[in-house]
Amino acid sequence: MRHADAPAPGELLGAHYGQCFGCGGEQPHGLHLAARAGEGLSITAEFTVRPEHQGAPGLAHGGVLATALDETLGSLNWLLRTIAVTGRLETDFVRPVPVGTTLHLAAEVTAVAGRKIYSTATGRIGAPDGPVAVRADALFIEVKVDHFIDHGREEEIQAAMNDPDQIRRARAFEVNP
Ligand SMILES: CCCCCCCCCC(=O)SCCNC(=O)CCNC(=O)[C@H](O)C(C)(C)COP(=O)(O)OP(=O)(O)OC[C@H]1O[C@@H](n2cnc3c(N)ncnc32)[C@H](O)[C@@H]1OP(=O)(O)O
Repeated sequence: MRHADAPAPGELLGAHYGQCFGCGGEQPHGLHLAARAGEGLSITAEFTVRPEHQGAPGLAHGGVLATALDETLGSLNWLLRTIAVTGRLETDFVRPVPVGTTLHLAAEVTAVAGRKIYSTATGRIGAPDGPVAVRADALFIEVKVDHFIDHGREEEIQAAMNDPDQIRRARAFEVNP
């Protein structure tokens, strides 16, 4: 079920953590992916492939495209208000994606069973109804916030906890992979 406190349909979610490679504004080489809440348990997102995202000359690296899918699928956590991490991410690369392309992503939750959240996503070239370039099916596993405290590096955890911006500090730990 969509959580009662989930962001409204159409609302931009913003970065959950400034240093996130997927969405963080403070990561110069990151994807700067922008996700927006959709209806029900769905999310849309966009990211533009830049030269620093290349694998082959002029083409996006497959791992970068998988990151875009992972980030979009992870953003579904905001709608469930559940802390969850990627356990499994199965990706189909259907078309090459040239540098300069804006990838339009759409993701939705397909099932929830206990701690397991199943979801699916597509990435389309140039427009929300453009040709499909990538697809993914994912399994996210719900975890406690302790997951990040126990496994994260002290330096970054302390920096996030000491962030003078109260909203950023809360977002980094509220619903965060
Ligand atoms: C909202 C903010 C926006 C967020 C966007 C960011 C998106 C980016 C998200 C990420 O990339 S997160 C980073 C990448 N992922 C990780 O680092 C996770 C590393 N893995 C782990 O920490 C643990 O393996 C994990 C917490 C996922 C599971 O360990 P647990 O010991 O808590 O669970 P357990 O092994 O007991 O498994 C729980 C259930 O999940 C199932 N499961 C776990 N991993 C699985 C797997 N890989 N494949 C299939 N099933 C899996 C497992 O079989 C079991 O099913 P049952 O309940 O039916 O028995």
